[in-house]
Amino acid sequence: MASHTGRLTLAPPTEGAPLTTEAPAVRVRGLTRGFDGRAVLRGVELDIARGEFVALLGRSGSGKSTLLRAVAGLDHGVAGAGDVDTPESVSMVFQDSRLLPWQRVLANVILALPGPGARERGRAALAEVGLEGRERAWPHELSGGELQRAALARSLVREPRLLLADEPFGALDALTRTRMQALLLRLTERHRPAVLLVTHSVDEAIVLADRVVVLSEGVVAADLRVDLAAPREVTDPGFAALRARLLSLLGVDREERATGE
Ligand SMILES: Nc1ncnc2c1ncn2[C@@H]1O[C@H](COP(=O)(O)OP(=O)(O)OP(=O)(O)O)[C@@H](O)[C@H]1O
Repeated sequence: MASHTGRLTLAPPTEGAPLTTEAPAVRVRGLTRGFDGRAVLRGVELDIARGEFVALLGRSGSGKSTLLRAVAGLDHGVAGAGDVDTPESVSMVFQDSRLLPWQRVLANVILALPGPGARERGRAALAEVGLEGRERAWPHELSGGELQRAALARSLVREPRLLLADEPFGALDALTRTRMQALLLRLTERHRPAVLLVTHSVDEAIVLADRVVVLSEGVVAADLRVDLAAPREVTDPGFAALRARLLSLLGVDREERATGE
């Protein structure tokens, strides 16, 4: 495990913690972060088991990206304390693909994959995300959905133990987003990384995650296991009940729901 701020002793399981005695892939303890003297995270506690998919919800500005960056170890210089343990191999995907515009798609996918066999693995990863035949395309020749497919291929080609995703489908149209969710589900079921996905969409969280964590007032305010059979349908009464509970935890009232906020 990589430890950003020191080793930890095993703590007793917290509510909603993974149902396993195996050491978790991610362990966050007492995490605080703040900007300009204002606390954003005030003692976040979070475990993610190996291969577990956790979605992170919270109102805008609640600190979801701040938490994700802290888990990624990408927040040097930000004031705070606490302990974060993660696996050594971590990949991250963002709302934009972050492909290098001057490299072809295949070269982008294998950028962080040195050694013999990289091109073959890159080709296989592109085929897995449905981009067979687009290896020599330039990023500007791909659609928004295709760019995110390439970003997923690039993040999974290294077989990371942890995938961090910050609103990866936030800029896509509804139909493309639904298809990308199905793709992400297939990919994570096959490769089994632990996943921490930041999303604004309650439905996306319920469709994809094993657990949904709600961040509020700088702490984990709720940690709910999603016990719904696959494929998860929005028409399922269990789905609707969980959605209502999460919306209420997020403080979204009936009027806002009616207007689609
Ligand atoms: N680099 C920074 N400098 C100053 N303030 C910051 C910085 N990064 C984040 N913040 C502040 O910290 C708070 C949490 O931001 P963060 O981006 O983590 O929230 P979020 O839950 O991801 O929001 P959103 O859902 O709108 O993306 C916000 O008030 C934001 O303005």
